[in-house]
Amino acid sequence: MSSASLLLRRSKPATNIISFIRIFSRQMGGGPRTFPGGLNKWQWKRMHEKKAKEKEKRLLDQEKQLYEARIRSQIRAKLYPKPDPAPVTTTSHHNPMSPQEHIKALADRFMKEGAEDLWNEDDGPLESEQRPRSSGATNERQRSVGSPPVDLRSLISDKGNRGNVSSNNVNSSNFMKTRNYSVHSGEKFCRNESSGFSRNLAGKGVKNVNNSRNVNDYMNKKRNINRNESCSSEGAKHSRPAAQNLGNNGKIYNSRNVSDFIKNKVVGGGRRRFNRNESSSSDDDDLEFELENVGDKVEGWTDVKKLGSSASLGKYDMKTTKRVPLNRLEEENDFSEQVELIRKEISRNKLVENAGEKNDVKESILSQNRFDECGISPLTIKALTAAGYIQMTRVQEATLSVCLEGKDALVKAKTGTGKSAAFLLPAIEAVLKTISSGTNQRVPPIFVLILCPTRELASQLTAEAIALLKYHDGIGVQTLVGGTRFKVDQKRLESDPCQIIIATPGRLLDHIENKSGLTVRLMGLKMLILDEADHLLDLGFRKDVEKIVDCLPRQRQSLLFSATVPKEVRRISQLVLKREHAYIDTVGLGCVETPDKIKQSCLVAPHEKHFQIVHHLLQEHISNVPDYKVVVFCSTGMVTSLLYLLLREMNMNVREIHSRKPQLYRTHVSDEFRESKRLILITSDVSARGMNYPDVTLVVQVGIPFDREQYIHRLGRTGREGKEGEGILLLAPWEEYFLGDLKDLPLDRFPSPLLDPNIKLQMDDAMEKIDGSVKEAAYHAWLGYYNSIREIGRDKTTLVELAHKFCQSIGLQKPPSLFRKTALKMGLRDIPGIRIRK
Ligand SMILES: Nc1ncnc2c1ncn2[C@@H]1O[C@H](COP(=O)(O)OP(=O)(O)OP(=O)(O)O)[C@@H](O)[C@H]1O
Repeated sequence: MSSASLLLRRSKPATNIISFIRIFSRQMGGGPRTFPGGLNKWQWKRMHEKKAKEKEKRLLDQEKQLYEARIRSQIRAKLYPKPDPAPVTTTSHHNPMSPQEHIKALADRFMKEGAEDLWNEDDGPLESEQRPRSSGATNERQRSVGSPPVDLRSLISDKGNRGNVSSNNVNSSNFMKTRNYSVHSGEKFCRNESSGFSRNLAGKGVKNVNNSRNVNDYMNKKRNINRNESCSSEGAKHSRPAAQNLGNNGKIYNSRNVSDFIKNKVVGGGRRRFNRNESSSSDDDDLEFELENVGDKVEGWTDVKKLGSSASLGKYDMKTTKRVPLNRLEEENDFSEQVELIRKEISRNKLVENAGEKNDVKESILSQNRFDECGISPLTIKALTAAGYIQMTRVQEATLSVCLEGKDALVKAKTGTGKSAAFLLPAIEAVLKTISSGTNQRVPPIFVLILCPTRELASQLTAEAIALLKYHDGIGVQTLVGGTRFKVDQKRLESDPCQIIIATPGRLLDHIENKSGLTVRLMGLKMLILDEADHLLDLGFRKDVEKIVDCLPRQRQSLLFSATVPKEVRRISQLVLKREHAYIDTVGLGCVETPDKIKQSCLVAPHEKHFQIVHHLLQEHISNVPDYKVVVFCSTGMVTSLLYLLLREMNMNVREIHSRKPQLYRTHVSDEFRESKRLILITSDVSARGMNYPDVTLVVQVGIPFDREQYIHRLGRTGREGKEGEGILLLAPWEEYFLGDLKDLPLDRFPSPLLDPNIKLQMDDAMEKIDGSVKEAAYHAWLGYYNSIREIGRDKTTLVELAHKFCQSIGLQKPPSLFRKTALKMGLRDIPGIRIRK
């Protein structure tokens, strides 16, 4: 039976006749025989097919242009990486499509079945391996829009301002860090094979990413591979060399992966917007135009389903989004001009930005959110308002909701950004919540325990907690720190019950081990907080902290805060945190860990000159900054004492804090320094972490800090709350290696200043007046400190030689002797120059 009669039977009677006529006439080659222009049906059809192909080719060209424009914006981003406004790892970002993604998406489109026909001379021939090209053809191709063979990296690094770009590592890490999602999805997408590709792109930096020729080559080769794969074993033979060729760009990935990737990006990931601010120029119209277009394109481009290769589907008219031809780009062969423009634009933007920053010093640490919007007790808000806290800082904004939910968290935020309030507020809420749940116990439990490394910090936190509890009657906070009488602590705990304890680990452990009743009270604990968590989990404190944690209930919330969280600390933090804790990093992976507005520099000079250089730097600073307030860090308590006495002899307005001083004295000096201006604090590392002395104008670090983290915390005593500050690191020549640990920080290096010989004489005189015992103690401390630093401690002979020079510079005729036991412990007993006490 014919199809026509079959249809007639199945169709409803009303439409039968019309359908029959249509089908019949089609089967008989019916329909109009002539078309406009006198074309017959087949000519008409061919003409439309040709038009479709041309249209498709135009689309492909535009894709390539887009790709190049995308690269330009990437260069711009690399030259001038835009700081993430709130790079909190727990939140998702809407970033522009990364070059890797774009390349993959392009490759996918180009590789779709049926797209072969779209390839032409400009794109690279299908048989490029077999057919040698004339140089003319090559030149022509180079001139073509799609593949300018320009290595942009070399262009950029050829000229000045190479900072960010020339350093591949920095670039790639910046690149990856600002686009976390791309690494993430890259993993999903690439599985085993193409992860190499994405890693390669990231790792090799600009070169691979920038050269669009690579993409063409890559796609050509990939196309060959796909073809070969779909063929027989012969195809398999061909695919191997092609795969090897691909080695430059990484490994091969197949189209299924590409589709997975697109699914991830389009269906799962949603639309990604191109952030115009990231790379746009405010006053360069041409560039702005380009990038605006790119922005639109990239945004449209994410909608791959709509704009997907119509050639492959034969549905070119399905496309709904219009593309604006990028004519201007077609005329561009040379990227160098653009790179130059971008550079100019960046310096202009920097100037504008700096001017803006100067106008509003606090802007950078504060967020848009207010405390009264975050669901904390109205009485606390009242206290916050009284203290002048209206808006949250970024770290408070990022952590408060997580902490209030009761989750464990490890939080990293720069120094002076308000971490204390970020954990004190949830602490107060935890107490309020527990009190309101009405557990009436005979012994009032401690609900919140805050541990911190130093006594001064504990007092400071207590003061801040008291301020926040101003309107909460019946909630008490107490401090347990060393240097006070144990019995006094006990009496205070009994007479003045509290729900919050702020303690240093040593003293708290004393209480726990003495079974002072505190252990029982701690059984009701709801929240444990470790301020300066990395330090508390460091070797010096870890054992004590472990013992304390063992005495606490397991059912509790734990919060760990610090400005530095080294990798090993993240691992160790599991000692305290639940497995499923939140890690909130408001600094951002790979971002500069020090506050932006601190001017950091380094001076290198022999140890013997350090004291005179410190004096010189202080004099200079005092004469430049009328309201100066300086902190000078020394490596040990006894060296601190020596420098303090020396500068006091030189009539400078100095104070000292270190562990050798009685606690009362320390507290007094700390309070005085907090309130004062025009004062210099000479201190050991007891003041390095957490201390909030407002408006410190300069921090000087004399000698190598114990580690990178200590450098960051010491430096962080200035430039707090987003204000400006200055930090100078003074190193001896052999200590220079330490700068390697700080290479990602913006440190300028300056030559040692010219020193006044008259001042040298004055300082020698002053040094003579200082008691010999102080100098001897300083020598011992100096030796002990540097012996503990791995890099010099291993080379005992050199260490002793250096110590000898230090000894002479502080006016000691010969090095003081060591106890045999001490010398043995330090591994110095048989080292020439070491004198053993009889
Ligand atoms: N929301 C806020 N609004 C205004 N100022 C604030 C706010 N939160 C904190 N501050 C102020 O910011 C300063 C620094 O706060 P804090 O001492 O808590 O910093 P930190 O991040 O703990 O620093 P460090 O890493 O050195 O311990 C303090 O003077 C504090 O009063």
